[in-house]
Amino acid sequence: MSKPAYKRVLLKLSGEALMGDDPYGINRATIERMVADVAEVAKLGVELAIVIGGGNIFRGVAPGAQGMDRATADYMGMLATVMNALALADAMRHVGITARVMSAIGIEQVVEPYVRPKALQYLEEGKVVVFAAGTGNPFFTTDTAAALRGSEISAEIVLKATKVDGVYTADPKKDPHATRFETITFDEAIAKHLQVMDATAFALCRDQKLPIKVFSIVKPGALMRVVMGEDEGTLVHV
Ligand SMILES: Nc1ncnc2c1ncn2[C@@H]1O[C@H](COP(=O)(O)OP(=O)(O)OP(=O)(O)O)[C@@H](O)[C@H]1O
Ligand SMILES: O=c1ccn([C@@H]2O[C@H](COP(=O)(O)O)[C@@H](O)[C@H]2O)c(=O)[nH]1
Repeated sequence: MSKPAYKRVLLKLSGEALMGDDPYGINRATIERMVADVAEVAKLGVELAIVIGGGNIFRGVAPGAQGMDRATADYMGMLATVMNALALADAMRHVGITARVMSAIGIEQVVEPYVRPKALQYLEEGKVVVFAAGTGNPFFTTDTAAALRGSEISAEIVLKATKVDGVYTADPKKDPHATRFETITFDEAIAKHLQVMDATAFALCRDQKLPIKVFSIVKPGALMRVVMGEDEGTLVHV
C-alpha cells in the first residue's frame, strides 16, 4: 500500500459542515462520519492536529448578538468552537482515538490550555490534538488559527475541509458559473479577494511557506485522498 504524503498535518474542520442538513448545531450522523474519516487517516500514523470552526453554533446565536460590540460577539464565537472541540474529541473517543483539546482562552475546568511543547508531545505520542477557541483573540477567525497553529507545530500542510470542493473564481454557492482552480498562488487568492479563507490566513501561510489544500469534507473519501497526495481539491501555494 502507498504511503501518506504527509507526516504531520493541520486539519481545519468547518464548523458549518457539522450542521449537516440541520439549521444549526451538531448533527450526530455528520460528526460521526467526519470522525470516521479522521480515524482512517490517524490510523495511517499521520500526526493530526485539528482546528474546528464555530459557524454551526455561532451563526445560530448571531441574531441575538446583533448590536453587541464586536469583541464580545467574537468571544462568543470562540466559545462556540470550544463546544465543537469537546463534541469532536468525545466522538473520537467513541471510535478509539485519543484526543486532547487545548484552548487558546483560559477555561481550565473544562479543557487544558494551549501550551505549544505539550501539543507537540501529544502529536509525537500519536494523540490527535484539537485546538479550541481559535487564536484566543477577537477580530480573527479559525482559518487564521489554523494558519497560526499549523505554523507553530511545523505542519507540512493546512487541510481546509469545508463544504465546497476547492477554491473557485467566485463563491460557487452564489455563482453557478464559477470554475474551480486546481492550484492557485497565495498572492492570486488575496488579489482576487477570494472569500473561501480570510486574507490574514492566506498571508500567514504564504509568509511561512505553508501550503493549503481546500477540499470538501462532505465528499466521501476526500480527506483520505488528500492525505495520500492524490488529485483532490485546490492547492494554494507560494
Ligand atoms: N472563491 C470561493 N471559492 C470557494 N468557496 C468560496 C469562495 N468564496 C466564498 N466561498 C464560500 O466560503 C465557504 C467556506 O468558508 P467559511 O469560512 O465560510 O466556512 P468554513 O470555514 O467552512 O466554516 P466555519 O466558519 O463554520 O468553520 C464555502 O462554503 C463557500 O460557500
Ligand atoms: O481566533 C478567533 C477565532 C474565531 N473567532 C470568532 O469565532 C467565530 C467562529 O469562528 P469561524 O472561523 O467563523 O468558524 C468567528 O466568527 C469569530 O467571531 C475569533 O474572534 N477569533
